[in-house]
Amino acid sequence: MEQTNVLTWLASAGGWYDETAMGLQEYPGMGQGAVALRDLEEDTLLFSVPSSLLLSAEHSDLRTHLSSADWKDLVDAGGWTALIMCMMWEDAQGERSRWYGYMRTLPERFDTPMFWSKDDLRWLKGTDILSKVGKTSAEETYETKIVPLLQKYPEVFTPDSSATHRTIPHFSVDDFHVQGSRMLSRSFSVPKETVKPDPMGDVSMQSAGGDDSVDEGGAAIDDAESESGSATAGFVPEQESQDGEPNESLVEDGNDDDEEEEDDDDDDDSEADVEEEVMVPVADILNAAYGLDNAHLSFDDGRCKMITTKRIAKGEQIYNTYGGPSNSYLLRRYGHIDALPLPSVLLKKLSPELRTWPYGNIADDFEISGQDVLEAVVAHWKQTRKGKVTEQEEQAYRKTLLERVDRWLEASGFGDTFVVEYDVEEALDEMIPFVKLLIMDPATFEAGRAKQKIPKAKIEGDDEAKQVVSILKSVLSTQRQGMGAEAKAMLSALEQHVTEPLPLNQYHAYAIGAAIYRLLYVAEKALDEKLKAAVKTAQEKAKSSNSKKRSHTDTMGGSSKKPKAK
Ligand SMILES: C[S@@+](CC[C@H](N)C(=O)[O-])C[C@H]1O[C@@H](n2cnc3c(N)ncnc32)[C@H](O)[C@@H]1O
Repeated sequence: MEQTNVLTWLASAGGWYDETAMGLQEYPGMGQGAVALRDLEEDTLLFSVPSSLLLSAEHSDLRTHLSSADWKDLVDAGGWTALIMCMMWEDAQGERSRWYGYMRTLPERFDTPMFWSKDDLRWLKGTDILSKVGKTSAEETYETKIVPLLQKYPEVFTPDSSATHRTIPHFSVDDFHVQGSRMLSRSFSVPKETVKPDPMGDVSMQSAGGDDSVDEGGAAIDDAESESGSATAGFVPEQESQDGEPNESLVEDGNDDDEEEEDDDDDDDSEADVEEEVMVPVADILNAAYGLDNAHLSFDDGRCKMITTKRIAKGEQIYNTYGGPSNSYLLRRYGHIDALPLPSVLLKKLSPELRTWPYGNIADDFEISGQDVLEAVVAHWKQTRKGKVTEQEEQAYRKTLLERVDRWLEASGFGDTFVVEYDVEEALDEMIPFVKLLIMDPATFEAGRAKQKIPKAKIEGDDEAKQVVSILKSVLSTQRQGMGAEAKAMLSALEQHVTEPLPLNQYHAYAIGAAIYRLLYVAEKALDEKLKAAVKTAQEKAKSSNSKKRSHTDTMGGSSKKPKAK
């Protein structure tokens, strides 16, 4: 791929950058990144991108070449389909595109699982990544939304003769994946008003980079941030797979995208209504790593400004933040992971085996589906009946459970996917009441329904605690059994990775697998603690009620001895 310097392009296109402050450099394993060319104070403006250079569906001229009905269909196709289509079109415009100098610097290959071979995907067995890659649904979107437009407007979608900077054919399904991946790994979520103003408005260099605005910038930018409510300008973590759909909470089959989107549309305050996904040239050249961010993108006056948030010494890398997500999210969306030394307080909680490769990402997590919990409840129920259950009885029981899941979704304020993090309490606070609701006797369930209540997260009483903990531990154990390799194999391969590097995809998958084993361990320990505490409380309660009974009998002149049978 031909490399042009995106900074030079920015300056020539009406943006501004401080050429004394920031340069570009290759970083091993990261691609390009930004480097401080001199010691930088906090609050230094590094560059400024005018609104007109934000590449969004709103700003691209593609809309002017389609009928308004076709444009509306494209936008209504959901999420990011319109943006991806615009990116394909702008790329094919070659020199005629406003973003030519930017587009030609963007990557064509990615390390995200979307591009892994079938063999490599096997490394991810047991993680929740496989179900979220979204390749099939992206291809369906391509076939149903993109291909009809390509056929209807052949002239609009003929690449310009100057668009020779690409190896992948323009407008092909591979192009759709490439632009989708560019979007996933580099886009920003910005307040809609940022892209609404006339894109051909004031883009003069002075207005983009005037130093006057820099000194006051801090305050003005803070204001802009608090008004927008979300102008962190990080790569917004809520959005997911490449099929043009945000993947927020999981609905039963996990594929009901249309339904989810209709829900989004109905919600006036939804993020989709106030935020727009855009490409912010140059801002997307910054890498990120957990806790290392030292610069931040803000929106002020219709311009995006990258400003340092700390002092940065000459020669150091300038990092943005991607929001500090888990490795499984990073891999899915960006194709890399953070493997940093884990804090000793966490390592101490782990078994010696799980500490052998002491790296990872403290934001790591894994998901447990409500369906897995439900299956464990069914297995537990069968066990209590010693397996003597007819198919009909099982069906009837499952039906009852599904009604309870509905009740949970209505009344709990939680979803039916549970995210287990190192701070495991939050997940347990959701999973425990969920299990309690599923296993409670019908009368208690009906009474709770009448009072609009769901069970508390605390497990009380010996028997309840034992049942809940046993069910949840079996969920964890199923997760463990579903992993592609044993913890020991993963961790020793990771340990040796320094001297005998694993293939990159395997390394990424194993680091994520190791984190799942660690999270399972932490969750199991927490459940054991809860069980211990519940049993102890139950015993103490029983003791105190016995002694109350005894003292009552004593004061009534009775005896604690069993009366002799007459
Ligand atoms: C926003 S772009 C940053 C610019 C990119 N390095 C480039 O050369 O164009 C995000 C991509 O940079 C890479 N990247 C960012 N941070 C990284 C990190 N901490 N470790 C490895 N790769 C990283 C990943 O490939 C990611 O998809």
